[in-house]
Amino acid sequence: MALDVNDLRVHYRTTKGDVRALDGVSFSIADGEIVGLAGESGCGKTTLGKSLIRLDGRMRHVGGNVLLDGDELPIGNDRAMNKHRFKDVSIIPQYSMSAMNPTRRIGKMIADLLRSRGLSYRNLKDELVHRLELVGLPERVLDNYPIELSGGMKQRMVMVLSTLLDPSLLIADEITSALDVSNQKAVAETLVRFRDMEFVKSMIVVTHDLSLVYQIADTIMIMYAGRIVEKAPAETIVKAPKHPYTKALISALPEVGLEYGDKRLKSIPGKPPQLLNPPTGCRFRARCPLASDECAEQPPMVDVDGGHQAACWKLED
Ligand SMILES: Nc1ncnc2c1ncn2[C@@H]1O[C@H](COP(=O)(O)OP(=O)(O)OP(=O)(O)O)[C@@H](O)[C@H]1O
Repeated sequence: MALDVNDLRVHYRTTKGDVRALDGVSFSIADGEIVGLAGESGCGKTTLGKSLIRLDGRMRHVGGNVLLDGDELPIGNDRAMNKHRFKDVSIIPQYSMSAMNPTRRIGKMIADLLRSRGLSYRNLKDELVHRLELVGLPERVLDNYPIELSGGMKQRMVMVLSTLLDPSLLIADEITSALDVSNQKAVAETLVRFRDMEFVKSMIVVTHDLSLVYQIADTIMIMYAGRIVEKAPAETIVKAPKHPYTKALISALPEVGLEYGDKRLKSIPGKPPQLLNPPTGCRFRARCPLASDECAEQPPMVDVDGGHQAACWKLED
């Protein structure tokens, strides 16, 4: 198993108290598996991605653990995580394309980055050029400034860079949302190719775009209010979802290519609970058409079928 996350709890410290952004998250990812992570805004997707590589200043690891290839990642210890970042676990963060330094040539920027990690640009350059060419970027882009590249080219550049050391796990956070449809497709296909070529062993693809991730992910996980509520093969999530929340999410997709984004889900009223003081029991129950008294207790994640799990008391309804 490439990744094993057990009862992970990560909170944000605020003046009003702890925001329980990850409140008991458990899942595994197999070698070679691409997992799509979806759910409404604020459910904890970005927090989960960041927790596996770098907690920001306000994030606190309050419980649970993460095993990568059988070894525990010291996620709560920023310094100890340093040796794993980029090498074992890498991330393409949200908005990474626009985070490139506009005044530095791309090759120089990459050399700086590698140096800051104790790596030699000279030693890695041949492999870098080879991989750039694989994604349709000629060597001369290293002499360009970021502004001279299109959005799609920049995104492919960031993808090559973040996987250059063949990390075991890659987290891709909303990497297609700023691109037009043809570039989205190219970026999604590149992710699959990188997995197939074993540049990266397994992947978590955080997205608002279920229809896109459906095309590339082996498995889709659905989050709601700081917890995973359903996990299944991509086809099963889209065609035969079990959890009432997943059903609502899928039915809110009017046609392929449209994102559910921040739009209120049409088929269910209300909005997700605050994570400062989340309700007890099933977090979806205030919006759930099937809710009853038993939902006051938190439903466990149970096996529905091979590779299909869901956390709901009403799976038979
Ligand atoms: N710095 C912060 N301080 C306090 N709370 C935060 C902070 N960052 C995120 N949160 C809260 O943590 C929860 C999870 O946020 P997160 O950004 O992980 O969700 P998300 O599913 O990635 O959302 P989106 O799809 O909009 O990116 C939300 O309730 C959010 O308000």
